[in-house]
Amino acid sequence: MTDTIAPSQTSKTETPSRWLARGGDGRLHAEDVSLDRIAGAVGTPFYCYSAGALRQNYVNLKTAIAASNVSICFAVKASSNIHVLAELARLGAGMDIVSGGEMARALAAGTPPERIIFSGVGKTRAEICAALEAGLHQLNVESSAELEIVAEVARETGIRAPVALRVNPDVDARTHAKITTAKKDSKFGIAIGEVPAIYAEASMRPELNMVGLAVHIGSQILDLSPFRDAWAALADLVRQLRVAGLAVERLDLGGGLGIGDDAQAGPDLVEYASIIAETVGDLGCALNVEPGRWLAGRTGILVSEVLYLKESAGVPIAVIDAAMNDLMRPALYGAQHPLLTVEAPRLVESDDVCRIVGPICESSDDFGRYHGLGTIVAGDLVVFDNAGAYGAAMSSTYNSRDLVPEVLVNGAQFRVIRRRTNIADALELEQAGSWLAGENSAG
Ligand SMILES: Cc1ncc(COP(=O)(O)O)c(C=O)c1O
Ligand SMILES: N[C@@H](CCCC[NH3+])C(=O)O
Repeated sequence: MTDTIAPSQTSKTETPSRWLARGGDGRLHAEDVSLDRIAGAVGTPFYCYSAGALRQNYVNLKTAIAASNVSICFAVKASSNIHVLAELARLGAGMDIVSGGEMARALAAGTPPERIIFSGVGKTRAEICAALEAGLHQLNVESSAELEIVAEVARETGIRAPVALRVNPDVDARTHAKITTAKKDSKFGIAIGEVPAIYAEASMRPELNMVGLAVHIGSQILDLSPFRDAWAALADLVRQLRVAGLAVERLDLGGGLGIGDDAQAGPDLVEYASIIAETVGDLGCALNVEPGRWLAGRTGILVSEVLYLKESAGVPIAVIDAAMNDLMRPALYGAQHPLLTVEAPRLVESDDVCRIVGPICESSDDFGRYHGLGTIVAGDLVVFDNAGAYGAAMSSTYNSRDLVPEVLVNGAQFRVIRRRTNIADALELEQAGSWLAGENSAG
């Protein structure tokens, strides 16, 4: 069963409705819950997500691409909490997974296996076996070597494997180099010129059910023209395979749709939908996309408390209690997330600037320089916006720090969907092993 929500009347340059707003007291609220209330309940730092905004995004995207009958598989890597996944699964979303762990999460969230696609360049034999036994919709295979293992596992288990080949179309997604995935030298996919021979050979094998092709060119894509290039190349490939008498029933168009913020417009969903229709809409294939960031990014924030104020080379610095282990994107990609104060900004000066840094012993534990924050004092709460994708999902316990709580807000209620870990949990895990002999010298 799926829930029903009407698409929102937002502009065609789509961004989620702002669920983060100031209440009558001037302080920030998430939907109808004050962030002070959540901070009081779970402590800082914490991630906070809006269930309403997530659901609305799903419906808006689904509606925008309805004409080409495109199904949506959420990229679990972007935000893998099972309660977040369950919100989407209830609306009818499928899931795009890249590990056995993500498969467990998608299934635990109630996603039917026939709506789950297994992507990823390095699936293990055990993961392939588990995917076939669970009856997943499709495995996106990225090399001839992987195809051999899929065929072997399919023979061993007696389960015919539904396979799409991930194509590398040699298209520059014009995004950050570290999240570009379809240039010629990328580790992902099979070079487009090699696909026809591999697809033809695989189609002869009874243990493989060759269902189609997949492509994913990168992430945080705002200029949509690389999608057109990649999908047009995919469409040419479909026609070529069909001329050779091969069946191509499904096309997985990948994720990658970027998000804007107040400073930068988000992508135009109408244009996105029309590129799909123009490039692959008339092939008669079942189509799906795999968005992660677009669905979840603007539906989450990271809230942190200012611990100390100091100064370095004349620039004020606020040391906060969140760090690069909680939100890796600034350290990893130089990303800067918009920052808000929970308190309405006090005494904003035209030249005010403040560096925001975390407590970790790395110079890269630095969230960047911010202007216009106004006077900040120790004890203030600050909010990193657009942290709903690749935030908590990429966090670690570096410096033996806790994994921070995740909280889901729904209207006037909130729910803790992951508790804070603590050092006792970590110590328990580390005490599990005993010494084993290093040689096979038993007897
Ligand atoms: C195969 C695949 N699909 C989907 C995604 C989701 O990407 P995004 O969050 O940019 O939509 C990724 C990550 O880039 C991916 O590797
Ligand atoms: N982790 C990246 C996106 C990579 C997407 C995974 N293929 C980010 O935070 O922007």
